[in-house]
Amino acid sequence: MPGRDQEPRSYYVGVDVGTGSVRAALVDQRGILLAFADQPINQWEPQFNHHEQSSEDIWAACCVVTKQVVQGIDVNQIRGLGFDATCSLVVLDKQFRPLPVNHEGDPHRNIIMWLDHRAVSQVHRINETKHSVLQCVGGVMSVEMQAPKLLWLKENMRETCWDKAGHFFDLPDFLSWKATGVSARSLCSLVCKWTYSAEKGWDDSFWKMIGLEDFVADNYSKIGNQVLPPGASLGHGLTPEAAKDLGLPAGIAVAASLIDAHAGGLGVIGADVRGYGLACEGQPVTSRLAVICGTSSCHMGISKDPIFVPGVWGPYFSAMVPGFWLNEGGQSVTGKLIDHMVQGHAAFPELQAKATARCQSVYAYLNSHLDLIKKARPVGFLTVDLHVWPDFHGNRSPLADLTLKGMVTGLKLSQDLDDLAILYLATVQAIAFGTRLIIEAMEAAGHSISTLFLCGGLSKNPLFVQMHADITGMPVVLSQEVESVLVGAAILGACASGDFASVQEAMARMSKVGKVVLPRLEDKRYYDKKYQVFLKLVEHQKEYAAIMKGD
Ligand SMILES: Nc1ncnc2c1ncn2[C@@H]1O[C@H](COP(=O)(O)OP(=O)(O)O)[C@@H](O)[C@H]1O
Ligand SMILES: O=C(CO)[C@H](O)[C@H](O)COP(=O)(O)O
Repeated sequence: MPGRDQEPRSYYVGVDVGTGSVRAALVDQRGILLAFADQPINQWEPQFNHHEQSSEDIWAACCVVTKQVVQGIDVNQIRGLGFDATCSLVVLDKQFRPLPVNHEGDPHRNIIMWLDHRAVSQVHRINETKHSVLQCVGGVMSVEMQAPKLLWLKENMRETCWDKAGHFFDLPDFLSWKATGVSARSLCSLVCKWTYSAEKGWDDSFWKMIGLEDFVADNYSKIGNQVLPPGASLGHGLTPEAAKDLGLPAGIAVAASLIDAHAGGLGVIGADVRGYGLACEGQPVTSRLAVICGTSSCHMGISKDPIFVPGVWGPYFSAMVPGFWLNEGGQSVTGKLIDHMVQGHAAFPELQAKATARCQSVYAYLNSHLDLIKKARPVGFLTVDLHVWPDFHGNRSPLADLTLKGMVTGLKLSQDLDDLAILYLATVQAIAFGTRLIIEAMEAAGHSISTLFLCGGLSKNPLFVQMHADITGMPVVLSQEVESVLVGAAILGACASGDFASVQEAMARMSKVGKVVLPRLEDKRYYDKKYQVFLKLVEHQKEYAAIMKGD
């Protein structure tokens, strides 16, 4: 009998649409990534807190990268296709053509991105209703969810957008519709971002109460009245038109999609950890927390029974791993914050020139620069008098306060490369302290987490990974495949093809441990003190706001 390695290869294509780029991978049935391609996508910020994209631009990028990863292989071995994407809102008219979401009327910009904060007044009013659906989003709805954005469109673009709109899609569902012509929505997007309940369906009273009774009247046809579990096979598979666009055979299985963070969760959380000496070995999968770190970071914890964590989204049933409840903590900007701090510093041009001369990324250069200046002490100790509060775009979890701002304390007159490197380090540490705060909130509510599984662009940064281990005191597992979000998307394609009986089976076969990073427990006292300062920062920020509000 041939060994596993001689098994005929089945291939799956995963497509991951992040905030900044679209990525595709060709993955085999063992979860090995055989080809990878990526392509940046356009983003518009026509005014502060308005962030828009184009669904046509994104689909075109999906086609470019997919064609690249299947070049030179026998496409008949491709068994399935899976998409994941950010939870952005796509608006189409009744003929499925893009509709502008801006007053300039630019039809290319038909997506209100997840990080768009235009609907502040709308979300405030939604939260004032105290409707029971809010219990399943941590008690407070985020401005980044779809209901406030829909209400904004109705209140601000009634004639040019709202009245003409025929279809509102979450981006992952738009992609599966483009590929198959099937407009069924994934349970993942509807439950996590649209207040749909896996058990009870839509709640008419919520939509009526917030002024969007229109959806109830037409039986939710514009936002989805056919719902499928992630990984379910859609319609008759890939349409001939989409097959031509993507360079794939018509009719291959296409899966109901996932939001990108959830695909990352599938890509990492089910790995076989035997032999690594981890606390989660032999323990239920609920002791693992997947942290997907890209433009934002998402903290995905699962449980057998629903757990209500104030300020943390969920509990959502079967929205990531079937049969499990999901809680999703998050930080709205992490990769974006690091980029912002580094690129905005006076020494950035010098950094760029030096990194280019060494053929390194600016982050690799900064990490080695920190190693040079740390002398005999651990690198993390360079920030003894520099502290950052990272909520430059509000706090998603666990404070659920979009009015919070970023803070830096300990600035000096110097603006040289040392100064930039230390500010970068303090920012990375602040993000890790934010993760610690989220974990503490989840544990206080009933989760029991022992091990972190990191993926996403920031997991390629060894300093970011080590700081997460040191500051949370937990081991961090990195996957064998760096692009684990794409493994998650391919798992969806594999499930849709019928090659695996369940998502759990596909996860166990296709996600694998690559490396374990242990916390430096000898530095714990230092980080505990910095954490105390971290908590004081937000306390003080609230005090400042109260002083300024007073007479
Ligand atoms: N090789 C790298 N080293 C360090 N940081 C990286 C690297 N690649 C990406 N990043 C960081 O990851 C972030 C983007 O992650 P990514 O997962 O690509 O984002 P998204 O899915 O939101 O498009 C960037 O903001 C950057 O800070
Ligand atoms: O809300 C989210 C997931 O529920 C994500 O933050 C959003 O989808 C953006 O992801 P990324 O930072 O990878 O671009």
